[in-house]
Amino acid sequence: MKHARHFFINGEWVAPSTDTTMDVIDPSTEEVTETIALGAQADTDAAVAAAKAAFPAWAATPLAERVKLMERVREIYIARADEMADAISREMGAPQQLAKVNQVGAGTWHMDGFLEALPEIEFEAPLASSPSERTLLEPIGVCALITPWNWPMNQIVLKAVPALLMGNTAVLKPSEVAPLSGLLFAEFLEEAGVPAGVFNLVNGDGPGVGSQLSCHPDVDMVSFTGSSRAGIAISKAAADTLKRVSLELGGKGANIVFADADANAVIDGVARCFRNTGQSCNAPTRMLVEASRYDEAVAQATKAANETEVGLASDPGRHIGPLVSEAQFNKVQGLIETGINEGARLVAGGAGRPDGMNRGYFARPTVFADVTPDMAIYREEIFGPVLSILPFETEEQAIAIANDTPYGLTNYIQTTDTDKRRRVARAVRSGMVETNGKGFGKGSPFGGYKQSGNGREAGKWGLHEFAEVKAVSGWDD
Ligand SMILES: NC(=O)c1ccc[n+]([C@@H]2O[C@H](COP(=O)([O-])OP(=O)(O)OC[C@H]3O[C@@H](n4cnc5c(N)ncnc54)[C@H](O)[C@@H]3O)[C@@H](O)[C@H]2O)c1
Repeated sequence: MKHARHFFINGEWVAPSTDTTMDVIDPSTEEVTETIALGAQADTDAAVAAAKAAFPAWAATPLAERVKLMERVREIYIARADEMADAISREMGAPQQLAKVNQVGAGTWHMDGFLEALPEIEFEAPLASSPSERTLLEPIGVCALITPWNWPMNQIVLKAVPALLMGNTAVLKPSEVAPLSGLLFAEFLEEAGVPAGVFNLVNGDGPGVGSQLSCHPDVDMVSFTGSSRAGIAISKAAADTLKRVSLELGGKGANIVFADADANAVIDGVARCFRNTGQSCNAPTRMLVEASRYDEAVAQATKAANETEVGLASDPGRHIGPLVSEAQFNKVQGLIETGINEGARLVAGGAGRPDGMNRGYFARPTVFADVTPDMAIYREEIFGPVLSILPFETEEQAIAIANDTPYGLTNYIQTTDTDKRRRVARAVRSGMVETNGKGFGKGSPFGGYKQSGNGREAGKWGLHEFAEVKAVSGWDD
């Protein structure tokens, strides 16, 4: 990759201030696929200074021009989609088809969602109770965008596009584990003609560039997606400068399968849990099944897991790929072993690699039955292809189990009873509730309750996230 060892600052690809580097490992092969530069304080400062200097002119740029820039970015993104899919596949192990259709596709989907939602945004509106007053939406300033490795382009687009559309300037720090897609995205912005300083990229790790951005006095907002651990560290680092902090964090979603659910509900739930090798914040990792259907569900999930194919990211097909890194592999293995030691009933998969695989961070699609609330696999976000199943007797009990977690990102409900579906959807404490396998529409708000975060991304909600609200009295007087 042309600019792997550079940062994009003030409209140019620049050399880092130190010679610290980090290898990007292809998780299918465990081989180095690229080497990137890691930034230091001087690089962070340069990027923030460029974003700060560019802010007044960009904030004053007519919306139509900012939209035009994003439309150009979208065209380039589509024209270079194969390159992007290849980068994502190499950096985090998404198999080709998943990388192209879902990972890259999520970026286009969200760009469209923002562009289509823009007419709904009232940049200037009278107040109903005082019509001569105006409520103005204005950009916040310099936004630090800190993103994870699991859906890299999804996350970057959800932040960079609304930030710039609303007139902010930005410094992106992609995950150091999967930085190639972010570098490519910066190339797209450069090719589209982004004005110098409006969008900047510095690679680096969390304790380095990540925390430097979080406490930087000239950063006005941090938009973060990643673990709850890092979300807490960022909130603390940001506290002294009282900057805005928008958080999209982990999850431990429940998938409530009532006895009257569609025949495919369990099999679909397993596939949903294992999607992206289980590395999704909104994965339905706890399947709660009504007692009368429990034994059948465990048998169906066992079969589905045993039939789930695992393979190289470079292979075509709908198989699942490796976990992202050695650290993630070890974490998942450890939690599988803990599940066994704590007495959960292992019905599929288990520790170690799938048969016939002796390298790559591949895990076995794993299902535990009879999981109980005291177990680590019930409580912790595993971020691997590991499903926990447990029975419930009543609707109230199912709701209580679903809510028995510090997280509140996505819950899932499977029932053909409309009243029950609506009742339970209201009762579960999460930012999103997916029912009967129906996906969300373009621009639907994405975000969590409780320790899953405080932000909402995508569509009009995602645009509002990057705006200040100003009240002006006597506007018409
Ligand atoms: N809610 C959502 O929208 C959403 C979406 C995707 C992923 N996630 C979560 O992301 C996590 C997986 O991603 P990850 O392992 O990359 O998460 P992570 O928290 O380890 O890293 C995410 C980003 O934060 C940076 N970072 C780490 N420590 C930091 C610190 N102290 N200060 C500043 N920055 C820091 C990292 O360098 C990286 O860029 C999971 O918990 C998953 O649930 C949430």
